[in-house]
Amino acid sequence: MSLLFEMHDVEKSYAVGHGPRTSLFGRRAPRRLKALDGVRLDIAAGDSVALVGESGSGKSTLVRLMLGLEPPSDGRLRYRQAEFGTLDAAGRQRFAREVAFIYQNARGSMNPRLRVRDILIEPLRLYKICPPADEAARVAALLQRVGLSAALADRFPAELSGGQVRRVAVARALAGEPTTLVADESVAGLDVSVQAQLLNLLRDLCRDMGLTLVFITHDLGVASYLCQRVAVMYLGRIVEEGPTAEVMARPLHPYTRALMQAFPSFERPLKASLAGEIPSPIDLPQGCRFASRCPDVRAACRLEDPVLTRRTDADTRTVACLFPLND
Ligand SMILES: Nc1ncnc2c1ncn2[C@@H]1O[C@H](COP(=O)(O)OP(=O)(O)OP(=O)(O)O)[C@@H](O)[C@H]1O
Repeated sequence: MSLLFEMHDVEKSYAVGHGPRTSLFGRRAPRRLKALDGVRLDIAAGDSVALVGESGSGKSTLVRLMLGLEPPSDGRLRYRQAEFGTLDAAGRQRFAREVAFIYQNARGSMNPRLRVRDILIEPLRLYKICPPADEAARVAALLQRVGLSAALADRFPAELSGGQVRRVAVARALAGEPTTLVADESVAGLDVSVQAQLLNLLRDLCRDMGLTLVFITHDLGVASYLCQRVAVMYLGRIVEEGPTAEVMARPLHPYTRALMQAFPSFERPLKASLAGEIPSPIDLPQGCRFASRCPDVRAACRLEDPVLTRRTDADTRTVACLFPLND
């Protein structure tokens, strides 16, 4: 099994102003927000992994780090066994070609003055995919690949429906012949039947082309439809990770169970079902960060910070809980 991404104890913190003065002339200590704190995740070629968690849990930050858009503050983040920081210009270009990102706001990510043809030709030229004489045929093939007619090549983004513009975004991502797609809820905000068609498309593409997929979602239904594995995030950390079907059938972490109870989409129901405050990422508590909301909390949970571990070597799942469920 060849590992594409290896993340070990990855941290990302941001400076967010200063704390109070400790004395009349004392300096105010800088305050830092921990967006990611000890993230561990390996992604192998051909994996499909859903990142799920409430708003603010760190999903987008993790993806920005995985795409090399920001460096981690600490920890190890490798792509094909190389640290990002050590990639030379050629290595970075190879990475940018191999790992394609599909923006959540597909329309906003396109130059409104370019026709679809030119939007697709850009990556073909950037990555020298084909000679200029073959570009028109490539554009037609890409449009066909995502279920659009070649005639759409003449249109501007504003002349496309929401579903069509998402398909063009997928075609643009495929133009550089990537091995990995990273997508941020690329179906949110569409009507249900268009959503279903786009999910089918992504699933078929990944299966037929052997692509690796990393998909951010708030919707466990989408996660289970699209991804074989799921990583559940809470306050900057992965608290449970494993095969989606197993995690959903038998959650080990009380937070995953709460997500399951709020199934399929948990953002609002979760706030109602989990009592207790979410700690501030600027001032994380001692012990387990879920303790303040956990229905099964015990005294030890407020003292010891559980790390993400595999309970036996044969286990397909990891969990960060001192007292996992179903044990
Ligand atoms: N540039 C930044 N400066 C300061 N804080 C940041 C920055 N980027 C993210 N954060 C903070 O980091 C935490 C994680 O944010 P992130 O956007 O990664 O969460 P998310 O799970 O993707 O949320 P959503 O589902 O709403 O997109 C949040 O508390 C957020 O406010």
